[in-house]
Amino acid sequence: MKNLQGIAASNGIAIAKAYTLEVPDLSFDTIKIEDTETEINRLHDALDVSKQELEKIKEHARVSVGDEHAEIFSAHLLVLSDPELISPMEDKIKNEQVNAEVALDEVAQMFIKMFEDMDNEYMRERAADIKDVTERVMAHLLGVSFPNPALIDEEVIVIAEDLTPSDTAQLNKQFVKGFTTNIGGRTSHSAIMARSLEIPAVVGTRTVTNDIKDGDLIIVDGIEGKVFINPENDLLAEYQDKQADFAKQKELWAKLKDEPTVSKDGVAVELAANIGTPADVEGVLDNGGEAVGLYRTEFLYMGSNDFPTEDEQFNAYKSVLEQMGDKAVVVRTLDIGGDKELSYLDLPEEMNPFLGVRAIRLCLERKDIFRTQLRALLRASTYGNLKIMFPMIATLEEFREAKALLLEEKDNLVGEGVEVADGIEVGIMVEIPSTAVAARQFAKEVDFFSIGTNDLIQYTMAADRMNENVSYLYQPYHPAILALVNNVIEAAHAEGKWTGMCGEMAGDPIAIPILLGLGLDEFSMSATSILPARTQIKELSKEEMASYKDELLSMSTADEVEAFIREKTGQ
Ligand SMILES: C=C(OP(=O)(O)O)C(=O)O
Ligand SMILES: [Mg+2]
Repeated sequence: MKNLQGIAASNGIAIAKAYTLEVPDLSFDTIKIEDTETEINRLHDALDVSKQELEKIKEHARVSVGDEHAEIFSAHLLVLSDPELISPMEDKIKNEQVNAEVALDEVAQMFIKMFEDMDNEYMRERAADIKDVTERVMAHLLGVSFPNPALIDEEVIVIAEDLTPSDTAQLNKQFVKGFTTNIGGRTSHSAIMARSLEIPAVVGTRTVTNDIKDGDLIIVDGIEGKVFINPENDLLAEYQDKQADFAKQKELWAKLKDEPTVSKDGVAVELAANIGTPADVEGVLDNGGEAVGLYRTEFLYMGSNDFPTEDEQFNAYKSVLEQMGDKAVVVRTLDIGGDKELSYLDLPEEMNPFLGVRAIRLCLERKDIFRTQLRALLRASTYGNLKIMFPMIATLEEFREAKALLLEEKDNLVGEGVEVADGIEVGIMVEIPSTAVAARQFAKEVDFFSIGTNDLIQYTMAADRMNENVSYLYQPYHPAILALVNNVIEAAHAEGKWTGMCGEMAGDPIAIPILLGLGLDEFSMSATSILPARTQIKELSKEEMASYKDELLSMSTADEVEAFIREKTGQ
């Protein structure tokens, strides 16, 4: 047995066989072929099996993540049937008497290079499609298995270097019981997706893909961040018990599903959820969410092979608003850049993409993209309780410009006779330290703040949130972070505005008592954290926590803060 320590990314315990998502070794030899007819048939057999697989994957994606995300697989299927690609392969086998692997590789490489060199985003994307499809066909020619996350049909734990949001979206919760990766931290997007799928996960193990092979029996302990490979019977039994305890604990939490969130001394706060897609709303309601505090709309743009149209966006936003009824839905406008890329948007290479043209900076540069989203949001606004939030705001000018565009699009729509809700609140994410410091100036103009601690901590501590080697610096209770959070809450309250928090800190059991004491109004977290948080807040006195405020804010280290909270709350 071997065990690994990683970062606990999504609660719960999973026990199942390993399924590795690594692309296999696809190297091959060049062979002289006498019977070229049979070799061409072999090529066609590999193409056919690949097509059948892709049809199934496409159907699965259509059901689980929607038509627009499934379209990428239609593009892959087109490649597999394209005579301009297949005929030169056949000719090569016939005329040069080479094996199908050589023909596939040489022709594909030629097209990939040709498309990559074109000065056109759409064509460069075709290069990526050909590359993807060629790997699949090559694996079939070589008789090696190719990972198909969407086709998993038995209970497994997925093992990968990292999972992209589109990989994660393909995972079927019924069969994928957990996952573990080499890289990533608690706030990397694979971890965030794992929590919205309610799949236990451990990320940042550094070596899991080397330590585990397909079929090994794995325990993923998403509570403690541990992974056990081929555990002995005693340990297996212990974890089966822990799994059962966790299920019982969940049943207890579920009893609070329809209760308000009120502290022991009778103060109400709002417990909201972070979502990435309309499909996540079901989990929010099942877990007793009182609002959506952060709808990360970029997931609508990722995994699709072109910009979602105004109508596609309208439908997604309307669906979330309708499902939530009169409960608030804070929709964050597009936050692309950093670790979130769009295959169809050609962003210039940057030395520091997290400090580059991301989020609102990109939207103000590409106003066409931004206006489409604003129109879709405004059109959807009459279907529920919409609030709009801009990400990565660093200056008041950015906020003013973004808001002016929103108002302009509102006027345009009204001029076109489209109904738009009145009095939509417009707020900002506070995730850049300068904004947290200057919160007083911002509070005069915005309707609300939502503190994005995932980025706020990364930028304040100068520690990449994706990098497990500096994850020790991800310190939510660091004196600097507590001072910034307090400053934002005080600034908002001084202007009669509310402050939420939608970074992962909002669902952290050590942070919750501190934030309650500092006066945070809304806590937005992964849906699965809501009921444990409600249970905890019911046992806390806000007045008592507020009485510790000065002492907490003057502490020197995060450890000191944590020890103090543990002592006071018995954790
Ligand atoms: C909620 C946040 O945004 P994201 O995690 O999407 O960057 C944050 O930065 O805290
Ligand atoms: Mg952020």
